[in-house]
Formats: sequence, C-alpha cells, structure tokens
Amino acid sequence: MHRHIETLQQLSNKPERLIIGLMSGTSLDGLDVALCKIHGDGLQSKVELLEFTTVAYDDTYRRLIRDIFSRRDVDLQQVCLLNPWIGTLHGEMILDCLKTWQRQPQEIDLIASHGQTIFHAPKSLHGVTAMPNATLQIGDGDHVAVKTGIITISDFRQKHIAAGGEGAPLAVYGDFLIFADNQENRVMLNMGGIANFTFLPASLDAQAVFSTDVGTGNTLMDAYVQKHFTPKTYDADAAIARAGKINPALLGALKAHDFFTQGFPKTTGPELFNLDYLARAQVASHTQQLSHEDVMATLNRFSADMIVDALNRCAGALGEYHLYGSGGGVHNPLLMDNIRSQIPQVKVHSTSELGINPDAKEAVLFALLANECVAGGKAQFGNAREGIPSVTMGKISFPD
Ligand SMILES: Nc1ncnc2c1ncn2[C@@H]1O[C@H](COP(=O)(O)OP(=O)(O)OP(=O)(O)O)[C@@H](O)[C@H]1O
Ligand SMILES: CC(=O)N[C@H]1[C@@H]2OC[C@@H](O2)[C@@H](O)[C@@H]1O[C@H](C)C(=O)O
Repeated sequence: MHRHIETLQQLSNKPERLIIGLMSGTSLDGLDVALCKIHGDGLQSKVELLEFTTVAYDDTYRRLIRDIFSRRDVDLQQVCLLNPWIGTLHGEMILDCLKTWQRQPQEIDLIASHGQTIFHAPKSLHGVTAMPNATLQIGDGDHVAVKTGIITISDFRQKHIAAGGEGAPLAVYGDFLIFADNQENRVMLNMGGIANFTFLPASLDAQAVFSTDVGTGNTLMDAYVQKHFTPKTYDADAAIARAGKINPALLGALKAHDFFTQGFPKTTGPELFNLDYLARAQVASHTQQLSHEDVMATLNRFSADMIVDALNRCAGALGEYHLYGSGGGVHNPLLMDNIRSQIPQVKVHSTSELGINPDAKEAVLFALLANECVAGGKAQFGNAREGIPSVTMGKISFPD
C-alpha cells in the first residue's frame, strides 16, 4: 500500500484529527487560517478551535486577483500563473502561522484548502442552457501540499456541482454537523462579501435543513469604499454610512432584480453584485448625484433588507428561531442594527456563543469537510435533494 494511503487509513481511524481549515473569500481581505481539533465525524463531530488568524493579503495579491476576479475578459495566462502561485503562497502563510503557534508541520494531520474563488457562474447567472452550473477556485492543492509537507484536501465545490448543486453554499454541511440543536430552531447567518444562511430545525430533520445565498453582505459597500475612499478598503464601523441618509429611490432600484424573486436555494457573487450593478440602479433611479455617504447608507440598508426579506420569505418553514451571525459583517454595527430592528422578535447572537469565533466559521467549515472526506461520509443531508446532495467533497493531494 502507498504510504500516504496508509497514513490516510490511520488518520481515518484516529479519534481526533488536527486539521487546518483555510478560507479566502470574496472580500480579498486575507487568508483565514483555523487550526481545529476535530473529534469524531458526522453528527458526532466536535470542533475545538485551537488557533485562528487572518493573514492579510498585501497590495500585490489584491491587485493580481482583482485583475481576473469575477471578470469575463481576463488574461488566461495570468489565471494559469496564479493557480500555482496562490497555492504556494497559501502554503507559505500556513508555515508562518505554524511557526507563530509554535507547532511543527508534522503535528498537523490535514489541510483543508478552499482556494480563491475567481468566478462563480450558476446557470441563473450565465444563462447558457446547454452548460452546467460552474465555479472556479484557484490555488492548487498540490502546491499547498508540497510547500507544507501536509496532506491537503482542496477544490471542494466541484463535487457539489457534479451531484446537482450550484457549488455553494457549502456552509450547510458544517453547520448541520456542529450547530444543529434539538432545543431551538437556528439560523446561521454569514455576512462576508455575500450573505448566506443555513436553517437548522430543532427537529434535526435533514430533509428540512437548507442553506442559501441571499444577496450582498459587504461586497458592494467594500467596492464602493475602495473606489471612492482610497486607501480605505471597507467602511470601518460603518462610519461613512452613518454619515449619510438612505435614498428610497436608489434602494428600490437596487432591489429590482430577478435574483431576489427566484426561489431558494440559490447562489450569487460579485459577478452580479458589482459597481456596474450599482451604476445601473443609479441611472434607473436618477440618483447619480447622491453623496458618497448617502450611497453607502443605502447600500448598507440594501444588504440588511434583502437578508431580512429572505428570512421572512422562509419564515413559515423557520417558525420561531434564533439567529447566529458570523463573517465580517457582524463587525458592521449599522448593518446589524438595520437587521435587528426589522426582526425584533428574533434573538440575535454571534457564533462565539456556540464556541466558534465568527470570523473563523467558514475556515472551520472546510476543516469539517476535510474531516468528512477522510473519516466521515455517513451523514445524510436529504438524499441528493436539490442544492444539498449527500456527497463527499474535496480532492486529496499528497506532499510527495
Ligand atoms: N469593523 C468593521 N466594520 C465594518 N465592516 C467590517 C469590519 N470588520 C470587517 N468588516 C467587513 O467584513 C469584510 C470581511 O468579511 P469576511 O472576511 O467574512 O469576508 P469573506 O470571507 O471574504 O467573504 P465571503 O465569505 O462572502 O466570500 C470586510 O471586507 C468588511 O466589509
Ligand atoms: C463560490 C464561492 O466562493 N461562494 C462563497 C461566497 O462567500 C459567501 C457565499 O458566497 C457562499 O456561497 C460561498 O462561501 C461559503 C463558505 C459557502 O460555500 O458556504
């Protein structure tokens, strides 16, 4: 037997595994690195988050990715070059984290690498009937494995698409395993660049669990700040949005898109929600002259309203529920106020109350998916129903 296959077999029999989960999202703020101790698998999984860091990307990384990110007219050579380059860079970042945490690479059982999404094209976006749902993450896993010497599991989204999903949101798989609770209905709301939520019924009925993207989290606000408030990259503590007033005409125009009337589950990205989207809404609502502050106040409210709208549209299925927030959006106080004030009946918490740092949740999710890949595969998510197929995700890369 190949020694790495033997290692995998031993790993799968261990009571607990040390897994580094990585997430690099649409905000391009940095690489989230979560060192997790995962005990067991499937619905018996228990996660202890031992360490968490976001390694900030420098301007070069941001510029190189922005040149190709969610754009249809890219230099294909650059995409090809960035694929191994990002893999190696992420590997180096992990080695730096391990040094800081005073850990040796040999102690780590697995790396779970999401890679960098550069284009996400569900059918609802590309509209080409003969073509499937599609998504592309770069930062190849072989390069992460060779750089770190650690077996790496990567490219989780392709299996989901192959089995009938849109390649996202995958949050449902991890959320169900570690946050489902038989005492309360829970909604796990993540607000990164894009906002999504997972519904976890107290019945623990896998058929009733679902997950969906709902629209923008921070992506439009970030893009607007980066364009008009350089060198700021986001609206820290909503200082800019708080100085402005919501413009109802622009808000209405932002909401007037078919994406919001489509049923759930659905996925989206900055391929749809970008500055062109905003510009079209400004033209349609004759609001091109608005102050930057008013635009920001309106964008903030837009994210909140579409999150609340999606929650309310699902309200029949949700019943009474507790909302647990995660992702960078929980640090935007105006966004949180705009959500809370519209659903006063709902108790709003942070995932930190469930033992997981809200900034780390998505990286932890990928560690759980890697754990399932080597040791699980038994949890059922509703028998391949649309959007949540019961499949094992990820590709395995050996370090040599
Ligand atoms: N103090 C703060 N005030 C306002 N916004 C904040 C603050 N801290 C973080 N954010 C927002 O959170 C964003 C980062 O969120 P996060 O890291 O969850 O995104 P991501 O993982 O890249 O996104 P996605 O998961 O959708 O791809 C920042 O770009 C910013 O908009
Ligand atoms: C294609 C892609 O990278 N999508 C991300 C993005 O960020 C949030 C939202 O859009 C979600 O659908 C997804 O990530 C999380 C981790 C998910 O799959 O659950």
